[in-house]
Amino acid sequence: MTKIGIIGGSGVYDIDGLENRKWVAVDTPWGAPSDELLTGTLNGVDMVFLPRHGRGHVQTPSTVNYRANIAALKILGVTDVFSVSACGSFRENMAPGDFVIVDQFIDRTFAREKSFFGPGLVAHVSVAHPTCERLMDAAETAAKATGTTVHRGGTYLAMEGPQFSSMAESHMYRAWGCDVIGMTNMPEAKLAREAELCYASIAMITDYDSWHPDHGAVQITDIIATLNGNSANAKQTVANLPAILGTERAPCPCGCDTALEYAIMTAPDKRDGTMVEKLKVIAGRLLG
Ligand SMILES: CSC[C@H]1O[C@H](OP(=O)(O)O)[C@H](O)[C@@H]1O
Ligand SMILES: Nc1ncnc2[nH]cnc12
Repeated sequence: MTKIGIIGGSGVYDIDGLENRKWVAVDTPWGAPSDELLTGTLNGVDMVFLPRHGRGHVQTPSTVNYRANIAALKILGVTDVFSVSACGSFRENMAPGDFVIVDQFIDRTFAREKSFFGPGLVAHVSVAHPTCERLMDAAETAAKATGTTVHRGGTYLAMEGPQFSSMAESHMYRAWGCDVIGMTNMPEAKLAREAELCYASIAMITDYDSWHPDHGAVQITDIIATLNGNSANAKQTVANLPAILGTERAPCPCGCDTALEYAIMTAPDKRDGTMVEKLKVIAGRLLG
């Protein structure tokens, strides 16, 4: 059965239309997630919403407990995760107000825990294709139905922040072929893959970062103004997802939900018992 998880980014701290709404606290072996999680149903499909920065925007991009957030979604039985994020644009034709269905990432973050695995239980999953085609299809359809301009595919540069890029960095990321920039989708997407959760990212463009000769350097006031103007489209996009995905769920065609099948390297007799117990939360399918 489908259970949709929504990770709401800057400006998205709640979702509309849920029936049987209930905020629930979830503890994980990696600590507390950013906030309680909002559970309910929409169009008969179970949904779970988590505000990435917490209600009231308390967590910075570096202090978000990404492992706890993904583990909490897994614990609640989520199958498919959509991130909704604010981002800057490196492309003239990707304008503020547009949505980008991200399909690739360059991870320049450096102060975050990036894996559930570690000494005593080592695993290597592929993130060559870090986002799920089925969820990208759904996100594209859901976003287009709001009338927003939607770009299918784009490379997201994940920076550490919290400061925005210098102009030199902005030009460098453009030269690297990046399309958008944000501070949060990594390691979130990597961890979703380790947890065998399908993941897609709906990036709402709020600014041209700091490269554009006709636009001043990105300012938080401009971002907030654009976010406020687009939060209705973001919420409507989310509300469109359940009807598109439906309640019945076939195995992921691209294999996100079997990502760990051959990924665990540590020999069974060399595994650390404490690690194995912790990892059962996300890899119980393989660890028993
Ligand atoms: C509010 S501007 C910078 C902030 O917004 C984005 O957050 P999120 O991805 O959670 O929407 C960006 O990554 C920064 O964290
Ligand atoms: N220009 C930008 N850089 C990093 N994160 C952002 N979030 C929104 N706009 C951004």
